[in-house]
Amino acid sequence: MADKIKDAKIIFVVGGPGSGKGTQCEKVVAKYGYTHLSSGDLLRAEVASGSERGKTLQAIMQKGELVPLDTVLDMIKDAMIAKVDVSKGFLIDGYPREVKQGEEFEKKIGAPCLLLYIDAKGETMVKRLMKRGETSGRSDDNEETIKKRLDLYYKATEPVIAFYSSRGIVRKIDSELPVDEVFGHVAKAIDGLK
Ligand SMILES: Nc1ncnc2c1ncn2[C@H]1C[C@H](O)[C@@H](COP(=O)(O)OP(=O)(O)O)O1
Ligand SMILES: [Mg+2]
Repeated sequence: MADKIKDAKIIFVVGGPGSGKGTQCEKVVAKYGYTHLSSGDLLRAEVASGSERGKTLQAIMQKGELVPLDTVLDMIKDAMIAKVDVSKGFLIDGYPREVKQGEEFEKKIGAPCLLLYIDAKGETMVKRLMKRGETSGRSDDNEETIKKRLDLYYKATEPVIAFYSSRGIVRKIDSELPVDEVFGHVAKAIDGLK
């Protein structure tokens, strides 16, 4: 099973909160049949289940902080194992959030063949998240938590991009453009994979 996952195409989708990761991943799923795993969605599902673990997670996410590394990684791995026979590849959305998470992922699961860096300006991300917050029901889509999430993104996650750039697998995508144009660039990056 572990070998099968190693042979699957793994794409990291990295970008700030509200940059458009989820939006682009949905379109990749529709066009390429990849499996989309959003670490945030997996964690929110755990919260919604009402489990003890979910309650602890909820408190951390509400503060805009990162949940323990092993928790997220186990959830991603379980979700990948469940899909490995029917999936052409995996979009790992919102992970790694810090360099250490990337290193652990590679130890326990496998190496990414591509990192899509979904790039938007800070002010754009705030605007999109405030708008999303009107309907998302996400308790972290409020002004105070958004600011903390952005700070953490710049501090912890941007180094992830530098880390993988040195391997030559980063494709920077301008996410200020309209959704379909952004997707044009995403598709080009995926078509370039062997
Ligand atoms: N290129 C784009 N132009 C305009 N709005 C966009 C956009 N990409 C995403 N959005 C909107 C959709 C959502 O309401 C909000 C956040 O997008 P998202 O895909 O949920 O971001 P993320 O998953 O990176 O947090 O911004
Ligand atoms: Mg998302």
